[in-house]
Amino acid sequence: MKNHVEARNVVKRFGPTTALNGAEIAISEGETHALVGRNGAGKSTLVSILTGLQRPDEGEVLFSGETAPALADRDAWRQRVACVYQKSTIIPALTVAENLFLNRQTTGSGPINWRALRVRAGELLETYEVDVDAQALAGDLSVEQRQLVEIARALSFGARFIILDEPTARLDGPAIERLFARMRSLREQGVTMMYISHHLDEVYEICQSVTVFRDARHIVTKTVADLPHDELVAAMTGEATAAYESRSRTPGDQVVLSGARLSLGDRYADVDISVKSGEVVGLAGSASSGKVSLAETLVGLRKPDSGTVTVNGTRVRPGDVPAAMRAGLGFVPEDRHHEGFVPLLSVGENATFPIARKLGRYGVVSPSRRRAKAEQMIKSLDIKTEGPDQPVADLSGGNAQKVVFARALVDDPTVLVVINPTAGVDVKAKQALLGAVEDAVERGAGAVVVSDELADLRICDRVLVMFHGRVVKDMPRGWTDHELVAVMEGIED
Ligand SMILES: Nc1ncnc2c1ncn2[C@@H]1O[C@H](COP(=O)(O)OP(=O)(O)OP(=O)(O)O)[C@@H](O)[C@H]1O
Repeated sequence: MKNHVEARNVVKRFGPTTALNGAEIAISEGETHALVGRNGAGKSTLVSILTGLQRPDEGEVLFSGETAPALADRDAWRQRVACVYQKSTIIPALTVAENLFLNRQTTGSGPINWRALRVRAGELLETYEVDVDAQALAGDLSVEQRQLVEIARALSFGARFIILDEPTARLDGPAIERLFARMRSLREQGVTMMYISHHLDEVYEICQSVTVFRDARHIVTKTVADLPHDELVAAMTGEATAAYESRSRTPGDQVVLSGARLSLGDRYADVDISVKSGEVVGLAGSASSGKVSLAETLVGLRKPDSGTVTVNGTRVRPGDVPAAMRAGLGFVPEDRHHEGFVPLLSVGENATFPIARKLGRYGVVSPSRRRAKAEQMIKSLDIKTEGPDQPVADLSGGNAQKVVFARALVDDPTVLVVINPTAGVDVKAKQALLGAVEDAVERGAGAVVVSDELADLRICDRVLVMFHGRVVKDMPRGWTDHELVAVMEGIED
């Protein structure tokens, strides 16, 4: 079969880091091709080169055997390739129609005809079977709807090659199934796709071939049928990796976190939750279950309409994150780009932020002590960085997530609340992060793990399942995937 897309011998350096070192990929026409690798392996860098956002230092990119357009010729690139990123490129303050026709509102010169634009947008959404109102504000769309708008926009430029960069990271189970159905139908229409994911089961479900990158290099390309799971993981990590075994423990008696009669709008109602020292409590449920809003209330990111939150014996003012942190809370938010880190600050500054108060006298942090603590976190969480002084903005997605994790753990919290803690994190790093939660709990902390990943919930002593804003079941260890999913989807109570 003909190659639709090819990258040959690509080298890309960022200062002292070589992100791609003679890397290559060849994607056949009409296939869905997975690109996998550990955090920092060079996947996103390849995406930026395949979409014409960055120029390789060496090597070349070909589309259907022809040399890629000049970097400045954006239209030519848009006709060849589009990428649906984890982080949206849609502008929230504009309508869907405006987003679809951004920079191409009119065919000639002259004023924009808004009515015509709406009609064209409506037609385009209909053509690609996207059930979204063209006049809706893009900021009001769900992650799923936003991705569909981005795919429709890409196809409307004539692109027959779409890159999906961790598209399922913020979708729940049913939304993932709908995305896969859409991908299958695109494939039937001859669209070629490159699929990046840390969920290896998805690779087997939706892709025909897979390429593995490790340490900036191409390691192997095979059909998925010829590369069993163990061998795939070994190609990614360079070694055989055993599955994570969660540890057993006996929780203490002391309650370290409690929420009583919490209610918030239409998100959740009348929820009680209590976590003991030495205990991990899971929160599971679909996207509309209210689990994330509840966790955000526990850490102070949201203010409930009623109810109380107590952290480590202190009743915390609702909606006050610093107060919760002072009481002994560490947390990993859902959206690391908004609440997780300050991109322009260094790895060290971000990771040690909660202890700024403790490290130095009179509020002044001694740089050497901060550095030592940061280096310790970099080592224990295996963060791939040049060092504590590198800005977090330069890190790969998964490594930035580890910095957020470091911040949550650095002050030995009594209570740890983590929301989708392993999002975007590679198969081996996931184990390190789950291990870090279990370590903290063994030191006496209590933890809440909110996750769409059943593997994350396996470390929990019990899982509270939420459905439409209420806790419907408290499941002790020992559940099967099938049992948990049935309760999450409201099929069984
Ligand atoms: N703008 C930049 N400045 C400095 N270093 C960078 C920059 N962009 C990427 N890097 C470095 O290049 C390497 C490859 O990063 P890349 O984002 O391509 O990894 P990835 O495979 O996409 O990882 P992840 O799975 O975590 O998303 C990393 O070490 C990263 O820190």
